[in-house]
Amino acid sequence: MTGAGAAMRRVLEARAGVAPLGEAEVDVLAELAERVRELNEAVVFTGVDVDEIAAVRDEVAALTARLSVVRREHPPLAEARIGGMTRQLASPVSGVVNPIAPPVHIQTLPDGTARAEFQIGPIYEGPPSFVHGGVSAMILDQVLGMAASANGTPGMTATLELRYRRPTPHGVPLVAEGKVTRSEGRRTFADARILGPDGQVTVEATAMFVMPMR
Ligand SMILES: CCCCCCCCCCCCCC(=O)SCCNC(=O)CCNC(=O)[C@H](O)C(C)(C)COP(=O)(O)OP(=O)(O)OC[C@H]1O[C@@H](n2cnc3c(N)ncnc32)[C@H](O)[C@@H]1OP(=O)(O)O
Repeated sequence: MTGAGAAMRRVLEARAGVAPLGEAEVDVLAELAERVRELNEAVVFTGVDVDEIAAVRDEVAALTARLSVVRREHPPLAEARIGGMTRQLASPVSGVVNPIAPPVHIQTLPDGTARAEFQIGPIYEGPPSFVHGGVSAMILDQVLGMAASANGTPGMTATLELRYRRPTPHGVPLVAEGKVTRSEGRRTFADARILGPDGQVTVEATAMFVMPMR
């Protein structure tokens, strides 16, 4: 089987000739994604009657058909911002044009820390009133991966270890932050955590990233 490195290189080559989205297109797609996030929550929480649900179902199907008239082969890319890392528009964690992303806006600070201030909606609930543990893991993986990239040593997540110290509440301001601790050859190690509104750590994570060769 071909390794991850070769597979990613093939996709990157195929995308090389594709023009990145302009700012106006990114902005309008991001607004559409935000409306769809609101729709997602409305679907989960709606209390309207069955006939109204069926009518909305048909309208949504018609809107999906309109968007699908022209379909890109790969998720869109944005023009790189000056001084910033390439934005992952379609990331399921931080992608502004991806409606399944919360989204978590992750910034990289001059000292190499990847940091996000964010809020998670109730549709990401696991235990009643708390964030699903897999969602916390997803956010921490992304923060750790961004820290590895900011360090100049990006890679694939090879290991991800989590400690759930206390439940993470949803619907309140949270912080996620991570930083590289060391790098050896193709391997990069990083630590991250999620902090609740009281500043207490709710989840801790340690990861190893490997830059694939094959
Ligand atoms: C890459 C670019 C990414 C850009 C990111 C933008 C930011 C976005 C952030 C996104 C964040 C989300 C990111 C995601 O979602 S990444 C998606 C989730 N992760 C994966 O799918 C990874 C799947 N695994 C692989 O592709 C390969 O196994 C990798 C690439 C990991 C290594 O396969 P490769 O054939 O290339 O390497 P190697 O086998 O020669 O090993 C090399 C060295 O590493 C050591 N080793 C390997 N694995 C393990 C392990 N599990 N525990 C301990 N050690 C391990 C190994 O002993 C050796 O060490 P040494 O003997 O040399 O001392």
